[in-house]
Amino acid sequence: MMGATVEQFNCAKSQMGTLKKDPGNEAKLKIYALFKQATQGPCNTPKPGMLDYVGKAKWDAWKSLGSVSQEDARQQYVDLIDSLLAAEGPVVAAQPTGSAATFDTLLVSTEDNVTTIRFNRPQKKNAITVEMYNEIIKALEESGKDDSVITVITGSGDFYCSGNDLTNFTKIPEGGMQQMAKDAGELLREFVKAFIDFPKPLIAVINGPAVGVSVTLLGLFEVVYATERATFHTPFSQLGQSPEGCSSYTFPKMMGNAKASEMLLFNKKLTATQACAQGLVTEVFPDSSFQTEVATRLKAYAKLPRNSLTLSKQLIRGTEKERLHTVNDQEVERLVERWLSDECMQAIVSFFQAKAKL
Ligand SMILES: CCCCCCC/C=C/C(=O)SCCNC(=O)CCNC(=O)[C@H](O)C(C)(C)COP(=O)(O)OP(=O)(O)OC[C@H]1O[C@@H](n2cnc3c(N)ncnc32)[C@H](O)[C@@H]1OP(=O)(O)O
Repeated sequence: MMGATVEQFNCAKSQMGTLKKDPGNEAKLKIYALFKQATQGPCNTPKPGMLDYVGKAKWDAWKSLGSVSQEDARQQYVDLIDSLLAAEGPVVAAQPTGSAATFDTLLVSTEDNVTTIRFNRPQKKNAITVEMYNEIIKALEESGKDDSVITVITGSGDFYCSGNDLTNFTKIPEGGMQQMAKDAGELLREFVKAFIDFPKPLIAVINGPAVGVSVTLLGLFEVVYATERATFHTPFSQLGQSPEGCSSYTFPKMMGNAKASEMLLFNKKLTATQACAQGLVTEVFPDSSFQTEVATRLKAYAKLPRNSLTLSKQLIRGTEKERLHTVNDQEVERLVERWLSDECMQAIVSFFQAKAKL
C-alpha cells in the first residue's frame, strides 16, 4: 500500500471537524490510534492503570496497530475519514424514505434504510447502454451519500442483466472508431471506479441470468444472493474482448486460476449452484421463495449500525483498493485495444447478423 502524504493527512485531519454526526466510540478510537501511529509511530508509552478506562481503551487501540508504518497509518487515517464523510453526506433531497428518484433506465428507491437500484430495460434483458452506465454511476454516488444502511442492485423482468448493450459499439462518433474506443474506455473506468469506491455494503440480488460486465463486477460486492434460475456467463473471448470489472484479479483470488480461466478465457457458463461453490455467489435460493427470503435478510441487515458496517467494509476492502484501481486501469487499457481489433468487430457484426436472420 502506498502511504498518504503529510498534506493529505493534514487535509483529512481538518475535514474530520466537518463530520456532522458522532461516528461512535469504535470509530473514534480507531481515528485516535491511527493519528498517534501516524504522528508518533508505534505505541511507546506505559499502559494506563486499570481504573483509567478511557486512557486504557485509547492505549489498547494504539498498541493494536503494532508496527504499522507512519506512512501506512496516514493512508488508513485518510481512508477512514473519507469513508465516514462519504457515508454521512447530505441526505439527498430527492430521496426521502420510500421515494423513487427519476432515472430513464433504472428504478431507484429508498425504503427502510435499503436503497435499491433496479436495472429497468427488461425488454432488452437489462443490457447496459451508455445512458445506463452513466445513470448507475449517478445512482451509486447518491446512494453512497444518502441515509440508507445498505445498497442493493437487482434487475427487472426475467434477467438480472445481459451485460454491455452491444449497440453501444454501433454508434460511431465523429472521431471514428478510435474515438469510440477511447470514450468507451473512459466510461468503463469511471463505472468500475464507482463500485470500487462505494462506501457502504453493496448487495447483489441476482434475479435471473447474468452476462458479461454484470458478472465480472460481482467480486466488488459484499454479498451476492441468487435465485437457482440464475446463470453466470462472461463470453469475452467469444466476443474478441477481455475481462473487466477487476475480474482478472477478483476471480482468480476467489476461485483459483483454473476455475477463473474456465470462465474468463473459455466462456464457461456457471449455474447458480456452481457459482456458489466457486465463491462468486454467497447463497442460492429456490426461485419460488427467492424474493421473500432475500427481503427478510435485507431487512435485518438494514437495522445494523450504519457506521459500524461502513468501517468494517473499509477494513476488509481498504488494503486492496489501490490494487483494484490499478487492475481497473490495466483492464480498460487492454479493452480499448481489443475493441479496435478485427476479432471484436467481427463478433459484434455476427451478433447483429444472427439477430437479423431470426
Ligand atoms: C460504452 C461502454 C462499454 C463498456 C463495455 C464493457 C465491457 C463489457 C462486456 C460485456 O458485457 S460482454 C457481454 C455482452 N453481452 C452479450 O454478449 C449478450 C448478448 N445477448 C445474448 O446473448 C442474448 O440476447 C441473451 C442475453 C442470452 C438473451 O437471449 P434470449 O433468447 O433470452 O433473448 P433475446 O431475444 O436474445 O433478447 C431480447 C432482446 O434483448 C436484446 N439484447 C439482449 N442482450 C443484449 C445485449 N447485450 N446488447 C444488445 N441487445 C441485447 C436482444 O437483441 C433482443 O432484442 P430484440 O430482438 O427484441 O430487439
